[in-house]
Amino acid sequence: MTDLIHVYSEIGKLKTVMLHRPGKELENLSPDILNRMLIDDIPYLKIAQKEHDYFAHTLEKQGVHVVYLEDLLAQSLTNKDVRTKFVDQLLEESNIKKEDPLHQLLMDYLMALPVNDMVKQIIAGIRKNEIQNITPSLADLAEDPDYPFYLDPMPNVYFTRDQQAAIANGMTINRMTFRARRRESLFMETILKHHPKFKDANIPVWRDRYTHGRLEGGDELVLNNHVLAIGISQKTSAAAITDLAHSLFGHSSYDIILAIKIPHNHAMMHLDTVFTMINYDQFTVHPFILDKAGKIDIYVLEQDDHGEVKITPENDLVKVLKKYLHVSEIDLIPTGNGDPIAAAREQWNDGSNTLAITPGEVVTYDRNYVSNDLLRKHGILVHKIHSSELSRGRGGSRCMSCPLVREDL
Ligand SMILES: NC(=O)NCCC[C@H](N)C(=O)O
Repeated sequence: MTDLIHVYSEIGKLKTVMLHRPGKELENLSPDILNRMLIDDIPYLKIAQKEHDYFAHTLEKQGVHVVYLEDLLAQSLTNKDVRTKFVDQLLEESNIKKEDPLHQLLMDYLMALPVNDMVKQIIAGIRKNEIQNITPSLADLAEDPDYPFYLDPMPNVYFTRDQQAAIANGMTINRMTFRARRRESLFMETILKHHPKFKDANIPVWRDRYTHGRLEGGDELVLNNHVLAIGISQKTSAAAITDLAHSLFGHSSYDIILAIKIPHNHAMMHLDTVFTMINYDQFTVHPFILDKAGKIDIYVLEQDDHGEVKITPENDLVKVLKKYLHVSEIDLIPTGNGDPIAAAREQWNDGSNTLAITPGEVVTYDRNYVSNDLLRKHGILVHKIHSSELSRGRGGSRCMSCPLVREDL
């Protein structure tokens, strides 16, 4: 049987990818909650869906099999007991505890829906006015009665790169940094446990969503079949990287992690917002992450002879990449062609965030035309996708896609 999860590079021909088509969760955004929801503006749903369909279609035209997180989840929840446990956990994680009468009310409401609709509703959130609460509790009446939701929306689910990520034949099911995204990784955990195709496939979970430390897929770059690059970032902690090293080294083909420290801010929240691999020896890079001498803090984690993790500090990105990828040259292609304004503008709209679908062939946002022109000058084949609305969530083509299977190089 071919692996259901098989990702040994960033650039091997993409065979299967998991997306989420944005839904009503985007219409449950309002200015009051934007900041907490980690979204910078309210995308217009109709156009966001159109843009997302175009993205999916662009991938399909290149022979990629597109699957949807929401469909896989619904297929995992056909059994009523499994569904009950899932909803129960989801409500608990939404801070609606069993002792609260609301728990049963929402449970009844969700369980009465056809499973596909239930999944969509959970992602969209539940507004108070959608449910008849005939015996409101004191908390319902007195505590924040103007707050519109019983269940908060999950507007970031369309960034399927982050809640989980494939490495080799396994996955990390991620413990997300901010509360707004914590619940999202319950979906993939449920798929691996209960989906008819995945449940008996013995897919290794390199790190689960309950383990100490924070890890997000936007920081996980699979450089080749034994080297990873992982961002030490706003969203991924050094503790989680250390833990992942212990889990992978000796238990997989992976024996080297390049931990790259990037600025901790919203614009550059993950490593893939400032650095992505697009060919054997070519990378996009946001010039602002390098100092004047072109240096950046890198910690090389390797297994020593006693099975311990050895850490070597480095700071020369090109030198480190050459050494660990065994290539003689590295072509770092600067976002916005290095122009201070174009670089900042295009990086903000994910001009560094490229999805490679085969070596030297990428999918990018059309709005980042300076970066796209430069990619072409460097010999890269660029498939542009529309980006007026999708980009408002602060993620690009790599963030919006979770590769499940890539061909080996
Ligand atoms: N890998 C990525 O950079 N993903 C983009 C995530 C954007 C989302 N609004 C977030 O803040 O988590």
